[in-house]
Amino acid sequence: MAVYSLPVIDIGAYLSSDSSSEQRQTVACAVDKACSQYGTFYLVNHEVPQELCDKIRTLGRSFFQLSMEEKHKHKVGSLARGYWSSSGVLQTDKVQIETLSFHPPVNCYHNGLLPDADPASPSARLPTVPDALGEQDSWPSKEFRALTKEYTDHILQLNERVFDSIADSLGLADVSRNQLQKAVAHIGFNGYNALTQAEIEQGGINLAAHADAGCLTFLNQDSDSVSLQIQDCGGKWHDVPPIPGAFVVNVGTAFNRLTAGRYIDVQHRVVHCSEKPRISVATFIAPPFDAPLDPLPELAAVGEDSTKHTLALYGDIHLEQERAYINSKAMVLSDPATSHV
Ligand SMILES: O=C(O)CCC(=O)C(=O)O
Ligand SMILES: [Fe+2]
Repeated sequence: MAVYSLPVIDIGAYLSSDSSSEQRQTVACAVDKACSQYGTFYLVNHEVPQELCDKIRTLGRSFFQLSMEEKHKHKVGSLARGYWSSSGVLQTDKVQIETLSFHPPVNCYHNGLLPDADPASPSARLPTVPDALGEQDSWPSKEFRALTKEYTDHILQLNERVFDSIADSLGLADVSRNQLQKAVAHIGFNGYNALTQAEIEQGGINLAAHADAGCLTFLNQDSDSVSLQIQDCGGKWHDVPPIPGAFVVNVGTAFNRLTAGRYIDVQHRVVHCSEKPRISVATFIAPPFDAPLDPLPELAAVGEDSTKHTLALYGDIHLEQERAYINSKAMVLSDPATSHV
């Protein structure tokens, strides 16, 4: 079977002020090619301190090691933030995935609610801080919050440069560049308990197949198990083995729409079969909730027909994907993890 090797992009030359324009252009082309051919790539030499990347996973690990009672104190009514856990399709209480998510104060729709939504429905709540129904991020401690902010600030800075490189390679005008750079970050800590082979054969999966909603996701994963999988254009699943120190960067649906289909919003999932639990920290870079997702004018003429999409604003897509994620049992059954190559 052919080895599926994802691009490994060294962004060092793009970040350094000593590089020539040819060196920067080489990086920019590599990013554009990876987003349009795979929808995912490894990013190395990114200048986010390794110690911080390790510490943020340790922080997540220590939270998930708390008692259920303690963790449940951070449950929030909103779909999009707080603590959440799922035992999927298995007929046991074993938690397959648990997440703790935080959102920035994004000014989104008027009064923080989806237009025309029933305000009593949790899915109507958008992650403003606090939103119209008074939901706030629930931080485990001041230290947790401070470290998360330090880490997210680094990722935002790095993302700005990745977006610059994409704008260079796509030849974007200033208006489009500025539109892209208005993106905001939210962060999710994921904890995975290992599944047995028998559980996987029964349809068990830690995180069901999905595409992320935003533009780019920077994924910082434990390096001692091979658990993340991505789907290629032919529908086959492939392992994404961790490269120590590298981020896995995934393209999300907002980028697919903004580039008129040029960038692939990659389907991915997690099947964790190992000795010990796994932690990943995903930083999602996405447009503000009320941003329209019409293709950037530079790509509209050459890309797919955007009128086929019914959801127009980023917030609509975000909430739709959150709902699918929460209801992922159905997706698991229709897409067994045992089919991967
Ligand atoms: O844990 C991983 O490797 C993937 C996490 C993920 O896909 C997500 O949080 O959206
Ligand atoms: Fe994801």
